[in-house]
Formats: sequence, structure tokens, C-alpha cells
Amino acid sequence: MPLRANFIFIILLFFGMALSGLIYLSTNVRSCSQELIEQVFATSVAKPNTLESQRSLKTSPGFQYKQPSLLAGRADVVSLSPWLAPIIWEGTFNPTLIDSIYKQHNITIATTVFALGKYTRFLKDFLESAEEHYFVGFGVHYYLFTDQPEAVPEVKMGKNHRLTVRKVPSLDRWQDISMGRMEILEKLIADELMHEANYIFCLDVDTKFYGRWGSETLGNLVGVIHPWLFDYPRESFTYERRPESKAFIPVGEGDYYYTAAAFGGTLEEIHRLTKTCREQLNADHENSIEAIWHEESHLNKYFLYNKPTKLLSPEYLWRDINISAGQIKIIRFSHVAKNNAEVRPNA
Ligand SMILES: CC(=O)N[C@H]1[C@@H](OP(=O)(O)OP(=O)(O)OC[C@H]2O[C@@H](n3ccc(=O)[nH]c3=O)[C@H](O)[C@@H]2O)O[C@H](CO)[C@H](O)[C@@H]1O
Ligand SMILES: [Mn+2]
Repeated sequence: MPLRANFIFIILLFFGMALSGLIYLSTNVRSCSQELIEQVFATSVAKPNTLESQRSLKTSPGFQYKQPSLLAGRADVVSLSPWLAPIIWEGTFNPTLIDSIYKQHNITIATTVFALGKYTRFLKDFLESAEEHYFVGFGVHYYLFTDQPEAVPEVKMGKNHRLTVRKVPSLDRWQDISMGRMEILEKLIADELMHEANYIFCLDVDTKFYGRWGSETLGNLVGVIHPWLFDYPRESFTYERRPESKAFIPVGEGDYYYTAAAFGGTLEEIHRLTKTCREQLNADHENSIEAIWHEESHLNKYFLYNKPTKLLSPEYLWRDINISAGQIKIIRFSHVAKNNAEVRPNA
């Protein structure tokens, strides 16, 4: 009798185990397939982020534009970097042609700008001039970070352009505001933008648009040549020269000197850039060192070893106070003159 009972018990135990195994397996298989569906879904959502290099450059039959020449063109400036990234100058592209190509892709360009403290005074001109010249006819979503949302002016947005205002805490040092942008941008991209926009540009607010800034600027990783140092030898670039800083670039290295007042690219590329710069800025902070030109020094280090795929000439960031240069046929975007001692929270 006890033997028989044991036998029945073992049989029951075996069936029980087999049954719970089956239940476990089926739920797991279900959760796997769910995960897979989510993954497929995520990839299809990620589609807008198609890399620039994978974007087709289709045009329609019958579309008329000026014949491109292999022999005549800008001879006073270089329009190709040694790693074959185009350098964008007036006269190197056909705006109508390039717009017609990019318009087929239903593109949205996230555009970030920060206005803390007294810098809110620059917003009106920045936004109004952007609405006149910046990606007209394309989707633009401005993300404006400020400590005073109430000071943001009403500016009428063009078709498919919109503005989102985000409140951020004020800071006591202008350097911290400027450098802090990297971390905020890194988070914004990771948390929200990856599947909402195709490209991003990050711009200074003490600026104004005077001419077209359009689809010719789109690329995977886009750097803008600083307006002051474009004709200087690399030894005179204001790179960080102290080896203790993560932004250190030794004399003898360097391509161009890039501005931190404008940079952009795809969300993936700019996420990598802002994350790296934020990490390097933090490492410097922990070692009690601040690079000579703050995040601009770190950006220059990044661009030296992660070459931009497109470069914008200083037409895309001039300075209102700069004397003119023969090579600059058009000023598209420019730093306005400002009294640093008066607008900044610290000298
Ligand atoms: C032409 C150029 O290369 N400009 C860079 C340069 O000086 P800038 O003199 O152009 O720096 P800046 O005073 O414009 O500060 C950079 C940006 O931080 C924001 N801001 C700053 C202070 C403040 O009180 N409130 C506020 O909102 C604002 O968006 C401003 O445009 O060096 C800075 C860091 O060294 C940045 O790299 C700038 O991009
Ligand atoms: Mn500035």
C-alpha cells in the first residue's frame, strides 16, 4: 500500500512538473514574441532617422535646373575637406535642386536653443529671423530651454514649424550655462527626439539669421567653421593645450577650428557627440580643470577624431562685428554684438 501510494505520488509529481514546465514555456514564448513585435515596431518607428548616407537622392523627370559644371565653380575657396566632406559655400550648391531632393523625405529638424538670464532678450530676433530664413518649407521643431518661460516672445511660426518651451534652473556662471547644454541635449535626444526628428541643430541664441539656412546643411555630423580663425594656421587655433584636460589637442594636430555656437547632424551622431563631450566635461570638472573655451574646446577635440561628414563655411556663423572677407559672399547666420559684462551673470 505505501509503495503504491508512493508510486501514484511520483506519477502525480511528474505530471505536475511537466505541466508547470509547459505553462512556463508558453508564457515565455509569448513574452518573447511580444518583445519581438515591440522590436519590429521600434525599428519601424526609428525609420525617420535613416542615415544621411542611406537617403536616396531622387529627382523627377522634367525638373529644370542649371547644368552643373565640372570646370567652372568657386575657385577662391576650398569646398572639400581632405577626407572628402563637402564644405558648404555660396555657389557650391543649387538651393532649388537640393530642396526638391530633400522635400521628398518629409524631414523634421529639431533645433535647440538656450536663453537663460538676460539672454532672453535675444529670442525675438533669433526666432523672427529664423522663421524668415531657417528651413523654410521643412518641418522644424524648436526646443527652447529657459529659466523664464514667461519672457519668451510670441513669434508666429511658419507652416510645419513649432516651438516647445522647457523650463530649466538658472545658473550663476555663464560658463556653466554654456557647458551644461551638452548634458541637457544628450538627455533630450535620448528621451524624446530619437524617433521624433530626423536631424538636429544646436544653436547659440545671441545670433540672427540674415540669409538662407536650408537643406544644404543636412548631414550625419555637421560642424561649422568658426568665423574668426578660418584663415589661421592650426598652431594658432585656440585649442586646449594643457595635457591635463580631456580637451587637449597637441600642437601639430588639428583640421579646422569649429564653433560651438552651431553644430548638428542625425540624432544618433549628436547623441554620441553630446554624451562624449558631457563625459569629458565631467572628467575635467572632477580634476578641477576647465578647458580654455569650455565645451567648444571639447567639441573641437571630438571633431578632430570624429570627422564631420559635412562642414559649413563661416557664412553659417559670422560675427556682426567682424570686418568683411572677400570669400564671404553671403552672411546667413551671425553672432550679434553684445556687451558680455552686461548680459552675463558673472564677468
Ligand atoms: C562664436 C562662438 O564660438 N561662440 C561660443 C563662445 O562664446 P559666446 O560669447 O558666443 O558664448 P555665449 O555668451 O553666447 O554663451 C553661449 C550660449 O549659452 C547660453 N547662455 C549663456 C549665458 C547666459 O547667461 N545665458 C545663456 O542662455 C546662450 O544660448 C548663449 O548663446 O564660447 C562659448 C563657450 O566658451 C560657447 O562655446 C559659444 O558657443
Ligand atoms: Mn554666443
